[in-house]
Amino acid sequence: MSQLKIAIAGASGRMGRMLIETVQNADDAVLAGALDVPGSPSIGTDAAAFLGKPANVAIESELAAGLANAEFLIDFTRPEGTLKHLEYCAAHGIKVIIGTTGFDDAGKAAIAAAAEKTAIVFAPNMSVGVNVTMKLLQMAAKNFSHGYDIEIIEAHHRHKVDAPSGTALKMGEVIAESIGRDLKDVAVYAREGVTGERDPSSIGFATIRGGDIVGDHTVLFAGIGERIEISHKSSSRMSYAQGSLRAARFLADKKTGLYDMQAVLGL
Ligand SMILES: NC(=O)C1=CN([C@@H]2O[C@H](COP(=O)(O)OP(=O)(O)OC[C@H]3O[C@@H](n4cnc5c(N)ncnc54)[C@H](OP(=O)(O)O)[C@@H]3O)[C@@H](O)[C@H]2O)C=CC1
Ligand SMILES: O=C(O)C1=N[C@H](C(=O)O)C[C@H](O)C1
Repeated sequence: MSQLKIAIAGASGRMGRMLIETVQNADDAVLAGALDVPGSPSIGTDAAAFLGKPANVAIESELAAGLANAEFLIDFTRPEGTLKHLEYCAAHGIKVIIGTTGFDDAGKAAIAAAAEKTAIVFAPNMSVGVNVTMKLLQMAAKNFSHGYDIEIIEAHHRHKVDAPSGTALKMGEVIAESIGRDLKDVAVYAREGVTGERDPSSIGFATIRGGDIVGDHTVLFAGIGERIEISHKSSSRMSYAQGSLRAARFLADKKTGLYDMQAVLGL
């Protein structure tokens, strides 16, 4: 069996380390490279040193060195980093799994353009649970489109830099699309002071940041006399890493194209 040669960007980050551990434990994958930002104290150290079992792969800051042996790059970094990595990967036929969140419209357009040159999975949440929850939300939203106020509440650890989470935004898009609204027109991201009554067509977002919360998402459909909540709670980053590995397996026979986790999971 040939092994998937996978490089990891953001190798010393929370997700980077979880991904390295997951690749190291997989029978069908091998760690083929590791990247981090120039100046990071991790540069030059073994990518799996934190596991107590070296991988004989040094963390590099130069893309040519970090990606020399890779067929796939799994990237959970920051939008500016991902876009730089993606340009290199598209030029060198390296397939990319993008978990980074917080892209603006121009960033998303750059990802779509790169998918004409290489194969990409791009999803704000790689877990099976969240992606199945998206399906539940589609069904619920169709039935609660009138008479129920829709609010999305998310909670994450104190280090998260973007808000609302990519997953919350995706949930908003999925819900809006399934009831014929455009999230850009109906999203309410903050409320303060005298806001007036709630617009019934709006989709509200609330963000909580604190401690070590891995990632919680709840969609509330609030009606008169009843309310329905659909929640997903992550207690470990393992599910994101396992999903990313499934995404790499899915891309193995693809040359180009932009895919999401619904496609990977066949949902
Ligand atoms: N799709 C999904 O399933 C999930 C997505 N995420 C997303 O993944 C991203 C990373 O999350 P997390 O691991 O918690 O974050 P961390 O901050 O722990 O890790 C980010 C890593 O990327 C590096 N980095 C920062 N800026 C750049 C850059 N410009 N170029 C290259 N590398 C850079 C950091 O280096 P340094 O520390 O030296 O700055 C660090 O190694 C976030 O966008 C998050 O929302 C997270 C979990 C699941
Ligand atoms: O930053 C995180 O931690 C997470 N980010 C993703 C997001 O923004 O949706 C996915 C998950 O919720 C964890």
